[in-house]
Amino acid sequence: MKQRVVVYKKLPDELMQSLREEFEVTAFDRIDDSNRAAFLDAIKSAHGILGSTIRITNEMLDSAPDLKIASTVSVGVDQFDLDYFRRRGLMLAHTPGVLNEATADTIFSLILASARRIVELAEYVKAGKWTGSIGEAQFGVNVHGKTLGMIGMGRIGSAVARRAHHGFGMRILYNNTRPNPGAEAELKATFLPRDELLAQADFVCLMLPLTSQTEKLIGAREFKLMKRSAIFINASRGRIVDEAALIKALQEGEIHAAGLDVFEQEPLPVDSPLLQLSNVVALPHIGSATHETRQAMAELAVQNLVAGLRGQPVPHLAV
Ligand SMILES: NC(=O)C1=CN([C@@H]2O[C@H](COP(=O)(O)OP(=O)(O)OC[C@H]3O[C@@H](n4cnc5c(N)ncnc54)[C@H](O)[C@@H]3O)[C@@H](O)[C@H]2O)C=CC1
Ligand SMILES: O=C(O)C(=O)CO
Repeated sequence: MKQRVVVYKKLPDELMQSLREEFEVTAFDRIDDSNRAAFLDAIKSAHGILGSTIRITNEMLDSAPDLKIASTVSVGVDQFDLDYFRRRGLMLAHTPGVLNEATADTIFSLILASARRIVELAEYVKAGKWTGSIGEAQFGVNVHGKTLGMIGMGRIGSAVARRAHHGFGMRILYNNTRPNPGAEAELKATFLPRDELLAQADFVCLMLPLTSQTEKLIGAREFKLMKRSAIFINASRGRIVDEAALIKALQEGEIHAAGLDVFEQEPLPVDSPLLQLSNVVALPHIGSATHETRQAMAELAVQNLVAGLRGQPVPHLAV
């Protein structure tokens, strides 16, 4: 009898086809109110599940006695309770590495867009307000030669710092769970305690996972430590930041601007004060969202799932 798989994200046709050849597949392009009950029902008999975005609760997993592996189409695994997986001996696979460069490109777009006010000034042109040569009121600030403070110097943080060092002649400061000798050698990056990094950086950029230790790591106290000219960039997870404190820091001029790809609540509510601030660039969680990278992530997630269900070594296990 074929093992049963539940896919809860739209996958490229050829990957769905290959899964259907080997497994009995129940597929949902996305989960919403119209199909949530059917999804919860399908999970109950699944041996493997594959998807992204939605939170997979322990209650859902409890209902699936045959489950062996969950394969997420993301590098982040904060939508799962990792301790539950360990306790139950379940495998949790993810997609590190293949999205480093696309995500670092997004982060650099946020750095440039925030510093040079790209979104605000593009809207100014479209609104027909460009009626004479621009003046100081529209000037931005330099990126090249400035100091980048990376909090989280792992796979993606290093890819961001490489762009900053080699492409923009930036000085790199970083804080990480442990020193990163590769970044120190290649990028002349300097490890600093978090508070010192916050005080010295022109651009403070978060690139670390959301865990119980990193939730609300950056709040009112940390924004006060930053320079008033600092630009804050977050494309890791919204809940690493106290969003109310970020809004206050921006409104009160404690920091200069922010570039954000992630938010406490996603999609960002339309009445969020962040959307009223001209010094905020807000993106809809597009870090890895290129055709090539999403294809590579989907392929890796399928490889992980198939290996797990065949009893072979899984290329990328988070647990
Ligand atoms: N916006 C988006 O679309 C994307 C967001 N992400 C997010 O980025 C995160 C990082 O991804 P990778 O670079 O692949 O992970 P990684 O594991 O290679 O790097 C994370 C780094 O954060 C450091 N870290 C952990 N806790 C820390 C703390 N309290 N203080 C300082 N450093 C700490 C670790 O030492 C590690 O070097 C993911 O977990 C995910 O949440 C990843 C891809 C795309
Ligand atoms: O991979 C992740 O963790 C994302 O946030 C989206 O690519």
